[in-house]
Amino acid sequence: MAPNPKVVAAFRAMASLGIEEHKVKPVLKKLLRLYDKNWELIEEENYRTLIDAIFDADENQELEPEPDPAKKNKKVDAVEVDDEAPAHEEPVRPLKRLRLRGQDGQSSRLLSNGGPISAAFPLKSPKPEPGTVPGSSSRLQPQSTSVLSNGNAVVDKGKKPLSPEDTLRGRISISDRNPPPAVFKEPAVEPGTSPLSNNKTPHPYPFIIPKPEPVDEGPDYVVPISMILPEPSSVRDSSAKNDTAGEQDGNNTVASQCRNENVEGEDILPSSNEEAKSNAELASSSTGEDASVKVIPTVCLSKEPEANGTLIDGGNKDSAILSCTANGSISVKSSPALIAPQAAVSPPCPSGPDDAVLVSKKDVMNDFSESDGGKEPEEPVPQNPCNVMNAPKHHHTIDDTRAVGATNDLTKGEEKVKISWVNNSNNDIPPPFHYIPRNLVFRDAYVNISLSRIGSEDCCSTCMGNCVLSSKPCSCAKKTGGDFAYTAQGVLKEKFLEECIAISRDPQNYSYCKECPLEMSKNDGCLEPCKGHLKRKFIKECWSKCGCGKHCGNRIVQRGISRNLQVFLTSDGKGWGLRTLEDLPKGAFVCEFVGEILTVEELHERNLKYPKSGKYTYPILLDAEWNSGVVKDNHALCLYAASYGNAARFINHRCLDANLIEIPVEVEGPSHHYYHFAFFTSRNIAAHEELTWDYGIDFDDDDQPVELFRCKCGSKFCRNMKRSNRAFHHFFFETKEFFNNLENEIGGEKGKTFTSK
Ligand SMILES: C[S@@+](CC[C@H](N)C(=O)[O-])C[C@H]1O[C@@H](n2cnc3c(N)ncnc32)[C@H](O)[C@@H]1O
Repeated sequence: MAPNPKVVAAFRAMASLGIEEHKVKPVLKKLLRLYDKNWELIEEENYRTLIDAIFDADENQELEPEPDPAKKNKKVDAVEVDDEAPAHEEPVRPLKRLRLRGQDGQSSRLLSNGGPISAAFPLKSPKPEPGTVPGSSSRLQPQSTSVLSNGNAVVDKGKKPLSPEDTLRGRISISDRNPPPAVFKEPAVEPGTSPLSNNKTPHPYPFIIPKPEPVDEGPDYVVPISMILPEPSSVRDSSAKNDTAGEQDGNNTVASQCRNENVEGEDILPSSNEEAKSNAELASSSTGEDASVKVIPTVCLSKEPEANGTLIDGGNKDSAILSCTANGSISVKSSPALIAPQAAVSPPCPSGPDDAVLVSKKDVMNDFSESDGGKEPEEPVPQNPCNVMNAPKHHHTIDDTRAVGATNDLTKGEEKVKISWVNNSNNDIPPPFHYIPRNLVFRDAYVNISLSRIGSEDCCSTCMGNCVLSSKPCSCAKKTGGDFAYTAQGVLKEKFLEECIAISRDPQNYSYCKECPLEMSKNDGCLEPCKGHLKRKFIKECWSKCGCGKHCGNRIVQRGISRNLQVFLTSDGKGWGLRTLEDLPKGAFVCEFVGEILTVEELHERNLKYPKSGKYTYPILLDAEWNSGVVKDNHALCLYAASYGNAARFINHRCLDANLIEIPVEVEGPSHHYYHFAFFTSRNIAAHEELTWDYGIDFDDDDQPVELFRCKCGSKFCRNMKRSNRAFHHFFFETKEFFNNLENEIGGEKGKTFTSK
């Protein structure tokens, strides 16, 4: 029989790319079957799909063990995920994160079009049967995703929730789960590098290189208000004297400099009387109210200073006006440049509506303005500050270089330590964003932090000195079972840390709502079951109403970053990352995830209004106590670091065996409605190691809250890799019948080969 000319042409095309026939043949067979012999799909874009599939197969061959002959001829009907690596071979971490769904109900990649945040909780998966692993059964997964007993995720593209029976039987069609290769959005390739890290061949995925994103001209930019006043500047100033200049990294062009001696091993931190006076006390003393920090809801920034207020400094462009409105909110009106959040850090309005407080913008800007010769950031805040890989590149000018290089500290003095950045690969600079050392409250996310709300049972008012050194743990240790979570050396106790790690991996610790309130504001208005909320172990730190000093060893997270960290451009294509420049012991506090505190509704609105913001930044839902009844309303809070954030926004994802773990920490009060999301090391980390945490992403789920990236974490537990493996299995273990059919398609004569000319 004469060879099929289409097959010959395909072989020739592949040969011209240096791909050998024996590699093409099996893949082509699968594709023909998959596409129902629709050659058009295969020939499209110069056989891109075929190339794609060959590379996938290649990749998988490297990873896959020899197929089990027993399985080889196994009939694959609309089925299975059972031929993957058994769950017991790998630990499975349940996936659980705040997820958004695309506004239009399509792919989450379209969150860029404004994914409703409430749809952020597309909670469709029923509670797994006891004993099953909620692996990817996260409420964060927009599609219906269930998990089989082997821990594998099953995604239902339709609206109908999977029944537990369906889930357990794995009755999900492959074609649903693994449709023909879709366009995979990959970030632009770094100059001089191959898109495939270890392969010089063309990347199999058709790249969609994003256009430079236009800066959204929102009419108003709403600036969050700080919920805690900043530390007295004396702290920074004095510690700044401790700067240790010099290179921290042999090849670094920029070094991190500590302003403060490292506190490891100390149970007493430098403190002063001024410091001991808490922020809350400072706030209250200015108002005569009870000792409370009242978070005042709204701060509106108008681009038109003259519109609603008077610029009382006579037009100095470095000034902004904070006007108090009748409802106690603060309206910030500024010169055209954006005011950083600290503008909102102001004493409560002394004399009622329309009083204005002049704030020097110079005092409050913490972005690049200080260092760039007065150049002000574009307004509004860059919408895509998180990921330089996908974001338009910041090819900087000489001015930019000077600006960033001169500063040498991404925190702009907001932390006790400097955090430098370094790029040894190209000329890119870190994305601009507003560095904030503490969470900021946005509009409705009212966080009433009041000392009067802390009962005596929730604090240790009779303590003195350092609680951790006391023979009898104080009442603040109740939350952690009567024992402090921290050692006297200021790291997590091994037992506590191990428990936290185990909890995050145990499906039994997830609670599932049949009708999750977070579903209510979804576009379709459906109340749907959620993907699960992880009940976590909290740490309760001593605070202002406690009798101990600010140096008490049960005050770690509230002191902020003390480690020597650096933002760097990763060499493995993950964009910028965060690393440590010093050895870190297991259980060390690194930083907390800092951002704007938003209600989920606000996040929803934000995404509708500024669709590109947060495209690459995962919002963190504060739901650690979800099932305790504390958070069950539409005002559940989340942290959002797209525009305002700290160093944590640079921490990249690593599947399962990340070296950081997140732990909820209660500082300002007993409310679990709001808490701090703190990162601790889960093992010893050597200097210069990248810091990573598991975002909990389900890479099987295309409907993500942010741009789904192709994971390059390098972990042997990589979930993105597993996806490829599954595709491989589905691809190659097909029916004998099918092979026979294809034998005809490609010529049939055993041993006959086609050669390219
Ligand atoms: C929170 S940001 C982390 C900082 C980011 N790399 C940057 O350059 O700003 C999350 C984004 O980083 C990238 N990223 C994080 N972890 C990654 C991984 N394991 N593999 C590939 N990209 C990753 C993705 O683009 C993701 O959307």
